[in-house]
Amino acid sequence: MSELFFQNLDELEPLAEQVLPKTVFGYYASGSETESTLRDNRAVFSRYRLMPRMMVDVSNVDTTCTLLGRELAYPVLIAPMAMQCMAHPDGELAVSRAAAAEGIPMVQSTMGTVGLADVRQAGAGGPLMFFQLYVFKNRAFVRQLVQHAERSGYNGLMVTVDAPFLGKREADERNNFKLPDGLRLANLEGLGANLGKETASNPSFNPVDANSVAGAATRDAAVHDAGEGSGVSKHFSDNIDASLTWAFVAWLRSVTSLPIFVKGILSAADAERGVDAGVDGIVVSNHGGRQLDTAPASLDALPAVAAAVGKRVPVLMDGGIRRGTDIIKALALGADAVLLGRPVLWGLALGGQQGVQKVLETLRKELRLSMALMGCPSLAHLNRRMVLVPWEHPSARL
Ligand SMILES: Cc1cc2nc3c(=O)[nH]c(=O)nc-3n(C[C@H](O)[C@H](O)[C@H](O)COP(=O)(O)O)c2cc1C
Ligand SMILES: CCCCCCC(=O)C(=O)O
Repeated sequence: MSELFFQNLDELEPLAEQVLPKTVFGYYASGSETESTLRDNRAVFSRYRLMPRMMVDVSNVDTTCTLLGRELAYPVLIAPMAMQCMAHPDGELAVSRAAAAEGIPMVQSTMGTVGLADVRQAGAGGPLMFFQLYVFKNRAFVRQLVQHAERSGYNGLMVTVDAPFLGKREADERNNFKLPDGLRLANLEGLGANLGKETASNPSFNPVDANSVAGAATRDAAVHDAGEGSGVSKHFSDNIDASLTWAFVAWLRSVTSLPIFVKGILSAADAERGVDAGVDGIVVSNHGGRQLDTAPASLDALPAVAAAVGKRVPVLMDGGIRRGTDIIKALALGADAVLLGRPVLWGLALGGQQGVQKVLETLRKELRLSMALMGCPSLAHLNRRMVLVPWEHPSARL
């Protein structure tokens, strides 16, 4: 790779647009409907101001934190993102290796274009890895997938709860987006298989649903051959269980011993429900502005969720993280760590594993410098008083 030059993560999107096919760039970059939540995820960070402390010894700055008992080099995880081989032939393998090299976790999407075991193996040197779970109507398949992830060495599950259907992504509709020929949703290959034998031992398993997804060939064709609108959207609604409720957590607990995080929480009420249902972690997220348009920016939703959780379980957050100061604001407002989405895909498209590493390194260096300028030699020094919220800050009234 020739040296990939950029100064900050905001510069990456236009660079990636030059190298990616229009359909792929549109799928990666876009949000739903008016994209107002997508924009607000980013804009919100300039509404919050940082208040530094002076005369603190910051000659050494420690960016480490712990999650699930493991040390992370800095409080960032790579967000689950589908279909990474569209960005680069090494896809999820390159991202997994980059995360491990940087000492941070990757969250592997159910909708990966490389099988989950290979992705776990590629990241073997890293601190830990999550498997992001989409819950299919076919519960026997879900059970098999989860147990495959557990056996493959994943350390936790992240169940996405904000996508009973995919949001209305108009770029994908315009571009007739579909999975390019030659790529596959590698984890879904048994989805159409007859796994219905589990019906008797699993009261929540619905054999009607299982039958409705029989015929993997038909379903895979749906991902590749978009008719009207987006093929992935149709594939998703054919297979994902839109009837999911909090009762699912108990069912999942019965089939795995992995910690269970839920991703896509925006309200204090849902955070309470999640903790009551026994989850091991909450991810404040609006799915990068790709699901419900006009949902609140993740950073705006974070303080109330963190207050409701009250440190009973870790709170993670994603949406619009692009700068070291963004991480500081999220942590000061109650997050234990953040997830980074699209810039990872841009780094991947521009330079494979090295490109992703450069993205992560840029963010890590910004975080370290900003911690020093904040008077915070460690993340434990960050606190709520270091962030001026909009209603305390005069410019918010402009
Ligand atoms: C191209 C793309 C694919 C995504 N795929 C998934 C997915 O498979 N599962 C999931 O839970 N979230 C998915 N997300 C949402 C991300 O995990 C994350 O919430 C979001 O991208 C964070 O916002 P950011 O991109 O502004 O950092 C996806 C996001 C993008 C951009
Ligand atoms: C049939 C593949 C659908 C992938 C959806 C992944 C996702 O969550 C996204 O936001 O896009």
